[in-house]
Amino acid sequence: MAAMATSSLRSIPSNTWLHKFRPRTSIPSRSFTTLASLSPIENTENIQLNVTVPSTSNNNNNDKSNKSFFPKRGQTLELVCESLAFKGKGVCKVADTGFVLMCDRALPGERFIGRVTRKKDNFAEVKKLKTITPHFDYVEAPCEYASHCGGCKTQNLSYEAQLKAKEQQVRDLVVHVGKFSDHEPEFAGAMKPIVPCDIQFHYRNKESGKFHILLSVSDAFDLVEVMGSSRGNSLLQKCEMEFSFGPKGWVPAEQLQEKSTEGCVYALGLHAPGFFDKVLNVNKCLLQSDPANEVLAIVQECWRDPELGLSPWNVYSHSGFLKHLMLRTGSNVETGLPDLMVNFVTSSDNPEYLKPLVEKIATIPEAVSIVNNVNTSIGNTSVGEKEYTLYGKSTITEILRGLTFQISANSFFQTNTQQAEILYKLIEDCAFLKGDGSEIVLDLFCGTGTIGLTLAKRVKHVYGFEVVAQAVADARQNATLNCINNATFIEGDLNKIDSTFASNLPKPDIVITDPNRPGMHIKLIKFLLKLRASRIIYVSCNPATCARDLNYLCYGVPEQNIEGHYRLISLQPVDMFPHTPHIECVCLLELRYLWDLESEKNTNASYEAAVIRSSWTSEN
Ligand SMILES: C[S@@+](CC[C@H](N)C(=O)[O-])C[C@H]1O[C@@H](n2cnc3c(N)ncnc32)[C@H](O)[C@@H]1O
Repeated sequence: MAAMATSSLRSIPSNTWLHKFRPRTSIPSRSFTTLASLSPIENTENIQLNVTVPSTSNNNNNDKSNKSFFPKRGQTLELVCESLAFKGKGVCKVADTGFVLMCDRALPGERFIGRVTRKKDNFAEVKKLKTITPHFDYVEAPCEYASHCGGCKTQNLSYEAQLKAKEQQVRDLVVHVGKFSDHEPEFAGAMKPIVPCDIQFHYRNKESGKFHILLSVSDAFDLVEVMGSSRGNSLLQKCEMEFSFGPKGWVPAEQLQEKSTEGCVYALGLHAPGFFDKVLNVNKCLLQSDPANEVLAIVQECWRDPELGLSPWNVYSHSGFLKHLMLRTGSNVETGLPDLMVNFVTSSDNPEYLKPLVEKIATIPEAVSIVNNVNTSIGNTSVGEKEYTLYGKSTITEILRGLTFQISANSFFQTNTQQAEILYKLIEDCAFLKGDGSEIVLDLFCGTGTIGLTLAKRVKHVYGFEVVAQAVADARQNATLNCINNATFIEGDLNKIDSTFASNLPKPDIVITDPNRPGMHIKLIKFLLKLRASRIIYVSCNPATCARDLNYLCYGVPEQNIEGHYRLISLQPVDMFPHTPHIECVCLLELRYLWDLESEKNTNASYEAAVIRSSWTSEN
């Protein structure tokens, strides 16, 4: 793949949904009440004495004496959450002005007291201080970290309510970012109900944690999950949580009052959202497999032992040895039982320091691979420049749609294998293969080749593109492992393509594109619009960038005089990650030209057929 000068990826505004709620400053506010002073309150017990109660769409504040209400930074407010926005933040609105307040961990229907932490022109961010009355669909969270860890932000929301919220978020994004009209029957037909996840805990096959130094106790910031993210290297991103590193640990405010944190010097666990240096120590995660939790427990039990001489990475001083612990669960090909890979990411090349930990972990029968990635950079990347196999194999296997896949520590693999079966079935349905072995498939962002290989036996040839060299090597190995010889995997950066990209390949009939969160680079969009493959299947773990790219593919890029050529036939959200804000989508786009021909022949037959074949039914 030829390299071109890179231009940065286009970004979408972080608050694209906001125009729906843009404040109408000219309209005077009907009502709000200032109950007391606006000074920040540190003691949450005294909150009632100091709150402002703006009139929100859901409360009945009938005081008509006040002017338009726009909160100030530091102000303490009583609010009612209306809905969940993308990324899981609760949305509260001031009724008359439409001014939006976003609050992490506020759930629909919840009445709470929050403090304004950030104020922008048309919205403010609020930190929840105290719940007054819980939300409509409250359930007890089974996880002890649920109220602090940012990973499972919605454990307190019933699963049905989580699904409803996610479905609505996708619809809103496709309408507001993608500019599809929800009044058009065509769009209404394309939007599918979300596919639920039958297993709502222990579904993750990969978790990662961080080693952190807990230096001081900070004030109460919500947490974001570091587990599940292999990243640092954004090219590897999938639907895993983003995380950062820091030497500053974090203890929730309530625990600060309850118990002394003395002696809790180091932390291995979860990061505070937006803070790379605050970490919540975690001993168990309900999203990962039992063997993975056993490993976590073993590591937690002994890694602080001074005799081992292990130290956590300090992002400020760039010192310390242990950076990440990554746990990935696959399936044993013979028994189908869990196979576990344990990956220690360290800052220096001293694998012998890990020997005592390795000996203990190796006692767990499922731990079939223990590796050490050495990453000497000062950044947070978990991909090593060097990799050592400390015990067992260097890869684990996973079984997906009847094929066996070999996965190395640094290759992307679907995090929830059970749900990936369903996702891949949907992709296969959208591909609508003729089955005569005549079609060419282009598998962009192919990772270890999984999607392309599951289709390979029914097509003429699969061409996969992927930037991570190890993933490409795994993809080739996976083709061999499954006796597939009509798949070619090519290493290259799809953000840096030029006009020669893929020019030596036959024209594909079907393009599958499965980018990571930033979506597709404009160069790739332009390539696809020029290529005009009959069908594009867009698999996305970020509905916001997906909506943007769908807009380009369907309506073009007017500012660059580029026409769109596709029609959105179906958009199927899939819940791969219950309790987290993540949403996966499978979108089917058909070349408009083909559509029009079909329409002429048989009015809406093509459309209806496509909609039927791509929609999820329980028989699937
Ligand atoms: C969401 S994963 C999809 C992987 C694969 N399709 C699957 O289902 O297992 C995205 C993949 O894109 C790769 N990737 C990210 N940025 C890339 C780029 N600029 N060029 C090529 N591949 C990239 C990542 O390494 C990762 O394997």
